Order: sequence, then C-alpha cells, then structure tokens
Amino acid sequence: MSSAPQLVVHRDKELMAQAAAARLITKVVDAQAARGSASVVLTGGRNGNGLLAALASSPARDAIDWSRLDLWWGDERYVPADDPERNYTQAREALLDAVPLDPARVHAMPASDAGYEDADSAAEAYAAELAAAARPEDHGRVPAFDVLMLGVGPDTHVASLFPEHPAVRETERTVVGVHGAPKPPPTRVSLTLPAIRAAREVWLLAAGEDKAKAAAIALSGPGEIQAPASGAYGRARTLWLLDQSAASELPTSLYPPASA
Ligand SMILES: O=C1O[C@H](COP(=O)(O)O)[C@@H](O)[C@H](O)[C@H]1O
Repeated sequence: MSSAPQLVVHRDKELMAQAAAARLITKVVDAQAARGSASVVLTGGRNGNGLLAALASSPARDAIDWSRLDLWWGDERYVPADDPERNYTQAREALLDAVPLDPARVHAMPASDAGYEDADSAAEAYAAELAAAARPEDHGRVPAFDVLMLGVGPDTHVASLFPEHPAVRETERTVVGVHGAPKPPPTRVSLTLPAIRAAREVWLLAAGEDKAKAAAIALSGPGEIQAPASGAYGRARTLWLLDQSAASELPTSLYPPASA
C-alpha cells in the first residue's frame, strides 16, 4: 500500500514549524491512546530541528506521555559522539533534554567512536535494533512507525539518501552505511526507502527558498533515484509540509490556496 502525497502550505517557516509541532503532538497522543505507546522517527536538518524547537516551546507538549514514546532516527552523520554535527546531539539541544523520555526508548544511531568497525557495521547494528523492536503485527523488519519525518534537502535528498547514490538504490537492507555523500560529512548511516515506506505516516518538511526547486522536482514525478524525496511515502499517509517559499515553484493545482 502507498499513499499519494497531500500538501499543506503555511505562510512561513516559523508557522510551519509550529503547526507541524502541533500536528505531531496530536498524532502521538492519539497513537498512545490507541496502542499504548507511539513511535516517531526524527530527521536532522534545519526544518526538523525547527519543528523540535517549536515542540519544546509549546505548552501542549505536556499532553504527550514522554515515557511511552519510542524515538528513532532516519539518518545520522557518522561522526564522534561529541561532534555538534550529530543529528542526535542537535535533537537533544532542541528538545530531548527538556522532556522526560525513557532513555531505553531513545534509539540514537551509533556514533563513529561507538566501537563499530565502520558505518556499514554500525548500520547493521541499527538494523538489528529495529528488527528486535518490530512486532508480529508490523509485518516487517522495522516497526510500523506512527510518524516518520524527513527534511527535504535542496538536492531532493531525504535522510542520507542522495540522488543517484548507491544507498537510494537499496531494496533489501533497512539501514545502510553511506560513503562519499555529496553533503558533508561524507560518511553517514541511513534508513533506506523500504524502511521509510514501512511507516504509517511519512511527513516531508520543506521550508525556505532553497527548498523550492527540490519540492517542484520531487512532486513532478521523476524517479526516486533522481529525486529520493519522491520515493518517500507512508502506508497510510504521505504529507508534505511546506512554507510559501518552498512551494513557490509548485503548480498551484497541486495545493489549495495558502492558508495561515
Ligand atoms: O544532512 C542532512 O540534511 C537533510 C536536510 O537538511 P536541511 O538543513 O537542508 O533541512 C536532513 O533531512 C538530514 O536528516 C540530514 O542528515
């Protein structure tokens, strides 16, 4: 099952971050009410961190039972644990250090000094962690994440799946080591498209002028090898959350007139 993308366009990136944070709170609260716990995959990058910061400053964040939330990552820069470029470190600064999470449910991807031989072995270990968390009803090797968020890069990359790169062609493994990424740092660990597509909902975040071309290309239907963002979809829903700048090169037929 896959879902056609739905688009929501907000006035600017601040409003987009606040609205997406509100949407995430509701989604997590609903999943916890329905299933006891919720699982969310975080993204790195400016838009993802903006959303986390908006969540941190929202009074409604207390509606979430943080102890019953599993957090995973879509990708990680393969750098030492104390490197400020790590997506995990940036997420901690934006939100995670301020909320009462259960540390056993915070599934950071390994740092380069965590004792693995290389990014490929680190990826294998993360794939094993995901497989161990998948329940029989998830029907796969990764949990059926409630929400998986992806920041869309200006070149249409999502997670660490870059256009024409070997990682975006992966059809078997759920997590791979990425070598020679065009955006620094060159070595990374990333979920693959098959793992991303196991999520119930995939949310693609694109705010800012530098995302306009990427959104237009990804939503105009090229293949996922050329535009990885176009291959990211959820089983129940695929949602593009944009601001007007990022939507400026889209045909207006793709979304209703911009709201707030
Ligand atoms: O390097 C990365 O970049 C993308 C997008 O980042 P942005 O700053 O252009 O919004 C992000 O989705 C990914 O997680 C991250 O590792």
